[in-house]
Amino acid sequence: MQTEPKLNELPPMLVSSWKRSRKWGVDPKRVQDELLTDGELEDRRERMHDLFQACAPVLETLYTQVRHSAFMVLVSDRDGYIVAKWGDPPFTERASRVRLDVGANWEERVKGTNAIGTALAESKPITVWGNQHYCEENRFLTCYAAPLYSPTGELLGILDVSGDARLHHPHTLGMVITAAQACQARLLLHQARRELVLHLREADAMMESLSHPMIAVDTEGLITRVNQSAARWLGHAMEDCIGQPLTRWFDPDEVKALLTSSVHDVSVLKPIFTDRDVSWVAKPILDDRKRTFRIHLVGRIPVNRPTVEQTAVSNLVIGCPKVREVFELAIRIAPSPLTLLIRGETGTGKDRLARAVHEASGRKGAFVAVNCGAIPETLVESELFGYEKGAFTGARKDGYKGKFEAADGGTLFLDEIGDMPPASQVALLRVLEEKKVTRIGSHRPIPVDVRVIAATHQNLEQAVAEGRFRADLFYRLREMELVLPPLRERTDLRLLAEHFLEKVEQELGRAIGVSAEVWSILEQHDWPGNLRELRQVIRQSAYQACLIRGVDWISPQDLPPLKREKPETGKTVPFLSIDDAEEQAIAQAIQAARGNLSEAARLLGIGRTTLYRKLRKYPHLKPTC
Ligand SMILES: Nc1ncnc2c1ncn2[C@@H]1O[C@H](COP(=O)(O)OP(=O)(O)OP(=O)(O)O)[C@@H](O)[C@H]1O
Repeated sequence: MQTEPKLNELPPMLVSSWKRSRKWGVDPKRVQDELLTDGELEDRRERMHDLFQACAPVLETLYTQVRHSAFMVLVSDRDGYIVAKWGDPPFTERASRVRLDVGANWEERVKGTNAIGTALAESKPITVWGNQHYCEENRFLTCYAAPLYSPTGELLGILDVSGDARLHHPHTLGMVITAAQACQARLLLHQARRELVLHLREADAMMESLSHPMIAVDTEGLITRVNQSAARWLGHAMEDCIGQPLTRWFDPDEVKALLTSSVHDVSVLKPIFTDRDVSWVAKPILDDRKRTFRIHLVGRIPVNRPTVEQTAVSNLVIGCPKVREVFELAIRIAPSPLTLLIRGETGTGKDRLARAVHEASGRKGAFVAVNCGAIPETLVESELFGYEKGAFTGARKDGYKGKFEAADGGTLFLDEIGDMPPASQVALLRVLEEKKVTRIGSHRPIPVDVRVIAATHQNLEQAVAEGRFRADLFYRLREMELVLPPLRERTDLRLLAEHFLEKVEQELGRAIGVSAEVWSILEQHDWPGNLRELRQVIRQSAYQACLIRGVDWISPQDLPPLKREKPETGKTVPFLSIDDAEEQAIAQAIQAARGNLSEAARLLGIGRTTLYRKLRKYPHLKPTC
């Protein structure tokens, strides 16, 4: 045991400390230790979690320098409680006997002069060696301590190296001070990183709160971030958009010019297809050396934007790879003069695809759509080719310019081509071959430059085999064939449903949620009416939830009865032929709509013309008026 030093032999900082220890009434011969319970220790450690996380490498390095020696590394909190230690027996065992261990308090008021307590009291680095310790039992120690500060200068605790007094070396304090400074630097880095993450989260939240679509790209033109609205516009899930080249959606020449430009100004980018109505404004984001490091694109939706139905290809959801392939092919061949045949079940988007092709074709003339199934057989030719005045009884006085002439320089979309009467098929083939129309009642052929796109949901090969459709016309129309998959085969049902929901939200002026149960019901349904049926179901449910139940959340009870569920496997379902089921559904809809066929078609989720066509199969269902 070392003898007590005379006060005038101590360094001045320790003189003050000894005086304070006396004032505290610390008994140098019998220490009254203050120990934490396990729970309290855990709480105090938790409060210093950031420090341990950020400074672990520094503390480990410090420990490797004293490993297997009669020294140990300790960290106390700012109240003097030791919360962590790194050391090896037998020295740690000896240290434990004087409570130089986790959970013990080493403030001066408990332990008298000691490195941890005095460094805390003075807020300065300090060495306390041998008999400089106030309490006798601690005089076998030599301790070097330095305060640990946060990046903003707040005292967090003490870093201490303690060892056997016989191995004292004055340079050890320098090592501890350096380690404490390294800890502060690492804390600064840690905090900056965390702030960056929070900043990014905040930026994400801000991007999300924008109703405008927003895309960020790097200097290679690859997408780095999108918000939900942009993901919908791009037709992919958000995570699938990341890393995609911008040139998939925007004019490659314009994108290249944007990326290579040294003028850091805003510019406007043109999308290749989809929503031409949204103008995309690109703004470079510069780094501290004024070089472009990101480009932000914001889609501006005009205030007086026409509705979805009015614009040609606005707001298409193309999140399914199969559908995207079809659209990509369609856009590639759009400028060619090839005649297209679009096939797909009713409501799969054939009309929308035809309009997209027209938009991308660069043809200056109009897009004219004709539903061949909706025109009475006797009027098909006059509708398509026009007639001269007085050509037949009931004809208009001034004659009539047919759809071919109306589409001159543009595109003629012949929907439901399978319903075209055989006589008209011959006339159509002639016009396609000769590129001239002759109005009924005239002998003067008029040259027309029309791109024809035909569409059908029918099996035309079978119609050809049965003699209902001319083989030569079939092949003439099918110079290029595009097949749209039915909704049940699409992988973007959810995106489509959200898209339709957004439209209803705009109508109702409120945000509407959808329960997980509803999503699973929608995903299970077979969707015979395809996109049109899905849109109808979403609309009806949203109105039911908001206006009838007064809630902003669609639950299963808001769903209208769905027409045909996928049968559960293993269960027997009562057998009903498809025709019987169709007939039954039409009869029910007409009854529910009290004979109003437009309303009945709406209930069925099919177009009015599709209903008229189906009624030809079931003439007894036609309402009499
Ligand atoms: N990709 C899409 N994204 C969003 N809505 C779509 C998409 N494709 C189609 N729709 C919508 O689905 C509905 C049906 O589409 P469309 O009329 O083009 O189908 P169709 O196959 O031509 O139908 P029909 O066979 O009855 O003539 C329309 O309301 C259309 O706006």
